[in-house]
Amino acid sequence: MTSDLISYKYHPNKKVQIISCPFSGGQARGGVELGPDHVLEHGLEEQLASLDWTLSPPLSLSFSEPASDPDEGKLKRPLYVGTSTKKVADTVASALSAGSFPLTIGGDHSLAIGTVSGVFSQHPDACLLWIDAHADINTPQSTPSGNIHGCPVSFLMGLADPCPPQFAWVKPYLKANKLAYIGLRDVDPGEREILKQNGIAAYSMHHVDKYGIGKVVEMALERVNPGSKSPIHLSLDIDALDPVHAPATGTPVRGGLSLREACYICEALAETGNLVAMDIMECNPALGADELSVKATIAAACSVVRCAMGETLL
Ligand SMILES: NC(=[NH2+])NCCC[C@H](N)C(=O)O
Ligand SMILES: [Mn+2]
Ligand SMILES: [Mn+2]
Repeated sequence: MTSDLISYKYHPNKKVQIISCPFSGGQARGGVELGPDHVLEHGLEEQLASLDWTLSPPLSLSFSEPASDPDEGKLKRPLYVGTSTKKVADTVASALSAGSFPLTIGGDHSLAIGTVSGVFSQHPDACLLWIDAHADINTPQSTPSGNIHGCPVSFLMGLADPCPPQFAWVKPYLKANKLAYIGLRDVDPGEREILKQNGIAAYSMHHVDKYGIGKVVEMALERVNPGSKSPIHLSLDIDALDPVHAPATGTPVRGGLSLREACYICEALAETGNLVAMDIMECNPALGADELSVKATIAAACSVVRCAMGETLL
């Protein structure tokens, strides 16, 4: 492992704050709250240290489910998700203001309501790369499932109208021209409409096949970060990877990114020098068919994180 070639413009001292978020309230499947411990047990801290990052002890947030949390329209567990993601937002913001790179380990992807809010509160000019099989941009009206992990992007953009009261604290920092997706292959009808109407840069697996991953990352960055001026927040849902590489996740979708394509995305973003924060979400160790599939998923998660944090092949 080397890290000589990559420098981090916003984190020249290479301090990283791992933020463990054992949270599963944004969806129905138990086990995703075990993700952070599995990732840490796989040796992620040592791996980052060997890439010359200085680590503070990981912060492990605790989340407690309220006794009463009635649905808000179709949305399930709105209060639990709203208060938990607020806590994440505050933690990510203070890590950044203390000069550390926030690396948030989920937990389900509703947590990104917190991570993105925290990052944009410190870097309002940031752009967001969302690597996922899903667009996670359903509104409270369009959600087919009521699971808030399918909605975070709409809250971050202020598309939820009216905004559910549990998310009144979320500022609509995220503008359509600062968001790009890579890896999409399971987008709900309402989400397609939203992507189209807002002119959001969305690269599906079709585009990855057509242009190759190198060109896709280049096009995505050109759309959201022309001139390479903005800090970049990378939010990576492990289900972006093909289930062959990451089977232990709640909503797997066939036909995904190869491990190398996912690693390439992270390497290319690292190479820009503009990364300010990363999320790695949706590893669910309770869902692998066997221990090997869980191991493969966790190993894949650690691999993509290392690539974003400066690991290079040569
Ligand atoms: N973060 C995720 N894995 N999201 C899956 C979302 C699935 C579906 N689009 C929904 O809104 O329910
Ligand atoms: Mn997903
Ligand atoms: Mn997701």
